[in-house]
Parts: sequence; C-alpha cells; structure tokens
Amino acid sequence: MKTTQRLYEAAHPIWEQCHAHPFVRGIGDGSLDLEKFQWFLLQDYLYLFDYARVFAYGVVKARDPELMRTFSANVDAILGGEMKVHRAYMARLGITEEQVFAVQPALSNLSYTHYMLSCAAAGGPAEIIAAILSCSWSYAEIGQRLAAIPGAADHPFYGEWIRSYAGEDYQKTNDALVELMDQLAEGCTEAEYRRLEEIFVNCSRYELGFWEMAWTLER
Ligand SMILES: Cc1ncc(C[n+]2csc(CCO)c2C)c(N)n1
Repeated sequence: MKTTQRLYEAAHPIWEQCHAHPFVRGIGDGSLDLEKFQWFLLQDYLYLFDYARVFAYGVVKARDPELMRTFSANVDAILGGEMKVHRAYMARLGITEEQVFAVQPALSNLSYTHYMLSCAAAGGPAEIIAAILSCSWSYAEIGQRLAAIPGAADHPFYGEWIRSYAGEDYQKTNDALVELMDQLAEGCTEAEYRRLEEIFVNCSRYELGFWEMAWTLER
C-alpha cells in the first residue's frame, strides 16, 4: 500500500469530522455567519505566513536541488497565490492587512503552526511534507465535496472560496504534494513511517480544531 494511502486511512475518521463540521457545512449551504467566516479569514491569513515558513524549512533542509526548488516554489505560491483568495475576501469585507496583523492568533491557531514548525525544525523533508500535507489534502477534499453540492460553487459569497479549492490548479498542486510524500517516504522503515503518520494525524486533529476555533469565535 502507498504511504499516502496509509496516511489517508489513519486520518480518515478525523477528516470525516471536518466534513461534518457546522462551519464547513455552513460554507456548503451558504448559511455560515459572516462574523464566523471573517474570524476564520483573519486567523487563516496569519496561519498562512507560518505555513509558508514550514516550507521554507524545506528549502534549508533539502539536500537535492530539485527538491529545494519545489519547496521554494511552494513558499512563493503561498505568499502570492494562496493569499489572493484571502485578500479578495478581505477587500470584500473591508479588512486591511494592518487590521489582520493587529489580531492575536487564537491558541488553536498558534499551537497548530508551532507544532508544524517544531516538526520541520526537528525533522527532514519527509517530516515537513507530512506536516504540510493534511492541510493541503484535506482542503482539496473539502473543496471537491462542497463543489459537488448543487449550487454551492455559485453562491454569491462562499462560491469563490469553494471554486478556488475545488479548481483544477489547486487540485494539481495538492496532487504534486501527495506524490512528493510517497517519493520521500520510499524505503523508510516502519518506525520512520510511524513518525510520519503521527505528524499527519496530529495535523489533521489541528485542522479540525481550526474549524472549531472559527465556529466558536475563539479569541
Ligand atoms: C487552517 C488551514 N488549513 C489549510 C489551508 C489550506 N491551504 C493553506 S496553504 C495552501 C496551499 C497548498 O499548499 C492551502 C490549500 C488553509 N488555508 N488553512
């Protein structure tokens, strides 16, 4: 069985809780409170800077120049591309970047990003991709599932969010990370695999916590 298939199965029950979470369902049926989405957006914007830093650790730790380029391209894509959707929503909601940086990260957010950063600092490229993958992959699946709900992708407010994660570009970016995880885990021992699974499952737990943080407006 592929490494990523094992990882997927290990995290599956937590991912199902993400799909069933009222925040995610609310994006799908358009009923989500704007206040909750706005809080999510502010927290997520802060999250993305640390997420980019996790990839930056990959640039430092990679021995192979091609892998270095991959990590570097991801840093660039997050700081440029991923943040475009956020900035577009911030413009619609009248939020400036200065206002975002004045916000304190919720502990669920801070704990999540610091966990990823500590895994990246202690580990190598495989641990870094394991830490990054549940974020990328779970959003790819959430985007696809939400886009399959009739009318959801055409919602005047939440449609753009759904289309960006369900879109081909984003799905391809995620597929490349899934493939990279399998490459980097090739030939690893069972003990090394267990460490990757521990990281992947913990990050999935943090993903669930992030939805809950936004839903409860955790300060
Ligand atoms: C809490 C949280 N988890 C996942 C993502 C999704 N995400 C973050 S960066 C990126 C680009 C691919 O590496 C994607 C899809 C998010 N925005 N916020």
